[in-house]
Amino acid sequence: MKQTIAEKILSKKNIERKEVKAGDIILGKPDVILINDASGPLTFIQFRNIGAKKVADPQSVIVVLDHFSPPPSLSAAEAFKETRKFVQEYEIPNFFEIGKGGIEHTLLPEKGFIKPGSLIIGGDSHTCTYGAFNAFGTGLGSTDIAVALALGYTWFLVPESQRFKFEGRRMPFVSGKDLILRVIKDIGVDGATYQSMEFTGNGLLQFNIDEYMALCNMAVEAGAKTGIVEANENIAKWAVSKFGDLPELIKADENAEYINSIEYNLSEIDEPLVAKPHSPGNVVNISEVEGIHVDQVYIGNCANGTLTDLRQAAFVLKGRNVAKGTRLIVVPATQQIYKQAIKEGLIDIFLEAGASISTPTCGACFGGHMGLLSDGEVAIATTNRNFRGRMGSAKAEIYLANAFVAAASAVTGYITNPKKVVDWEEAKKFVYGDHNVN
Ligand SMILES: CC(C)[C@H](C(=O)O)[C@@H](O)C(=O)O
Ligand code: SF4
Repeated sequence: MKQTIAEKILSKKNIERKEVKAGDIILGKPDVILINDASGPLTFIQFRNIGAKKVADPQSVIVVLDHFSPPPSLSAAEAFKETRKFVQEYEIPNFFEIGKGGIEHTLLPEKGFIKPGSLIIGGDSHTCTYGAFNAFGTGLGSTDIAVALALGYTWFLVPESQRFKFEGRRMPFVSGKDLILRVIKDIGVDGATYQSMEFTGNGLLQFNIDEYMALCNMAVEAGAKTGIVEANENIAKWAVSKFGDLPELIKADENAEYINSIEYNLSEIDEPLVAKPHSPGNVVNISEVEGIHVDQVYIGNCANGTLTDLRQAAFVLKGRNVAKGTRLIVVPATQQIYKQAIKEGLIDIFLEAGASISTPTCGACFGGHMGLLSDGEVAIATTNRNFRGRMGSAKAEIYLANAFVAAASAVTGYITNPKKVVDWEEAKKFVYGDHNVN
C-alpha cells in the first residue's frame, strides 16, 4: 500500500499492527500524552468520572505547568495545585514545575521526548507542532485524553492528507512563520479540516528546525489534525545531534494518495506576511499594512519563542530603542532558551532596548496574563492566533508576524518591513550562523 506520512506513523502505532489508510478508525498507542494546567484539571475530572484507578503508562505522560505560569489568580493557583496532586497520586515522573520547563511544545522536543515517527497526543490544540520533528502530534479534548491515560491507547480516524511542496530560493526576512501564513492564506482557516498537512521540498532545507516548529504549529489554524515535515537532512542532523544515532525517518511513498498538492516557489514569497485582525487566515503582504501604529509588540509563544526568534529580534533591536508610545514584551519559550539567550547577550540587547522580559509562560498569548491589551489597542505578535479578544479586550486588534517584523515594528512604533531597519546579509549571519539559508 502506498502511504502518506500520517498513514505510515499511524500504521506503526496501531495496536493491531496492521497497515492503515485514510478513513480507517484505529486504536493507537501514543508515545507521549501531554497535559497542561489549562485543560489538565478537566482531564482529571473526566479520568475520575470514568472510574479509572490508574494511569496505564505513567512514563508516557508529560505534565507541564505553562499556561497560567506563574499563577496570576487564585483559580489558576488552584488548578496548579490540582495538577500537582494528580502528578503525585499517579506517580507521573515527567513533570515540569514553574521555573523548570517552559511552554510545552517548545519544551518537549528540547527535553528529548519527541522523535521522528513518534505519536503524541495532548490536551492542547498546538500539539501538532511536533511535526517539525517528523512526528505525528495532535490535540484532543480532555475526555479523550482521560481515556488515553486510563487505557494507554485511544481511537484515531486516519486523516486524509494534503501536500505542500517548497522549492526555490528563500527570500530576505521570510521565515517559517511566513510559509504557514501563506498556506493558510491560500487554503483558508478550514482548508485542511481533520487532515494531515505534509510539508516537503528542497526549499525547506534553507529553514531551520525552529522554523519548522512555526510551520507545523499553525497547521491547526487551517483546521488540520496534524502538520508534518517530511524527513530531510535537517531533521536527520537534528536527530543525530539530539539522540546520538539516526532513528527511522518517515517519508511518504511515491504515489501516496494526497487529496490536494500545492507547490510553492519560494522566490515568489518575496516579503514577510502579516495576518490582520481577527483571523490567522486574513493574510496580506507586509507592504499592505506598513505604517499601522502598534501599542504593544509581543515576541514569544509556542510557534515563535525559540532561540531563532530571539536572535531575529535581537539582531533588529541591537543598539536601537523601542519607540516611544510602544512597549515590547519578550517571552523566551523555555528556561533553557532563556539561559542561552543570556549567554549570547540577547537578553542584554532586549533590556538595553527597553523591553520587558518575562519568565517562560504562555502568558498573554491566550489572554492569560503578562501583557493583556485594553480597548482599542493594537498589537503585533509572533503568536499564532489573533481571534477577537484573544489577548484581552475584544476591542483590541492583533496582527501576527515573524520575529524580524515584530522587532522592526517595536523600533519604529508601527508595522515595519525589517529590510528598512537592518541588512539581510548581516542578519543571516547573526541568526543562522553556518546554516545555508539561501
Ligand atoms: C488553553 C489551551 C487548552 C488552548 C489550546 O488548546 O490550544 C491554548 O493553548 C490555546 O492556544 O488556545
Ligand atoms: S503559547 Fe499560546 S498557543 Fe501555544 S500553547 Fe500556550 S496558549 Fe496555546
